[in-house]
Amino acid sequence: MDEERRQNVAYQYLCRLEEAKRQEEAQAVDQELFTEYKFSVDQLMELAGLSCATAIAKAYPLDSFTMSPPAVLVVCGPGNNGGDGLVCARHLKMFGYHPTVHYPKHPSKPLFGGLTTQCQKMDIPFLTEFPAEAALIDGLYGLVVDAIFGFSFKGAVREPFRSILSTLQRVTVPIASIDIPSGWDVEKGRADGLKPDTLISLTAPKKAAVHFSGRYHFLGGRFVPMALQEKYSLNLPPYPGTECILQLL
Ligand SMILES: NC(=O)C1=CN([C@@H]2O[C@H](COP(=O)(O)OP(=O)(O)OC[C@H]3O[C@@H](n4cnc5c(N)ncnc54)[C@H](OP(=O)(O)O)[C@@H]3O)[C@@H](O)[C@H]2O)[C@H](O)CC1
Ligand SMILES: [K+]
Repeated sequence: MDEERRQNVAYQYLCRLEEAKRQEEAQAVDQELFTEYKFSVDQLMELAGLSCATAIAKAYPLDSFTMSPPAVLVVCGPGNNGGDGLVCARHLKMFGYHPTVHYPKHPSKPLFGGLTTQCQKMDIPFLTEFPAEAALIDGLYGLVVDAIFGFSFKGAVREPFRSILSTLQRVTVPIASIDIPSGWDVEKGRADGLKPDTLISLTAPKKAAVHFSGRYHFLGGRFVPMALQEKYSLNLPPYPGTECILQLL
């Protein structure tokens, strides 16, 4: 398929975002990948995190950073969205960026311990305190990756993430959100919440994606077998060639 036609298909898909997945459907696809298709979480997380780093490198190439080195703050939450963030940080480092991670709530599972060690051994610094002032973040980093909450987020945001999100709402550097802008209702969005510049939807956009008003929207997580895509009527647009991301916007 030629580039123009492919772009057109992606655009048409975006216009039909009412097909986007509801929270329970997204969780059901996820569960079926693990239980029926026997994927392991770390396999899919690696592909998800690699998609995110690839999308970031496309939207914010190294030479677009006005600061040297090209510093990126990756904020990770307590679930698998946070795990995607740790994988993304590792690949960003491989791509030549200088990521710093803030990971305030470490789950005790070996998966997250392993991902943390991998980052530490690659000299990725971990911030113990989150900068209280948005201006500090603006001065030190050229981009923030939001890997705080994904499709299992529910209810009012609890600490420490409430304060973190309130600071992130005031930063002026671009924010790239993994799967869902953190703090948004997975289906209804949140008008007064984060306003990311980039959204990287994993597997399929969730309903809240219709409220995304940033510049770039990517689809990543190219790992859903066709039978599962059909079962859940994902109707995903075709990814170009061998690429792990598709730019929707
Ligand atoms: N198939 C795929 O597309 C894959 C997606 N992946 C990524 O995984 C996330 C979903 O991961 P999950 O672990 O299910 O959930 P979250 O990361 O969204 O977050 C769960 C944790 O968040 C805490 N939480 C929930 N609500 C709140 C709140 N209001 N305030 C504070 N904390 C909250 C929750 O804490 P509890 O104490 O309630 O348990 C959880 O700890 C998906 O979006 C993708 O990014 C995978 O990488 C695999 C493939
Ligand atoms: K997120």
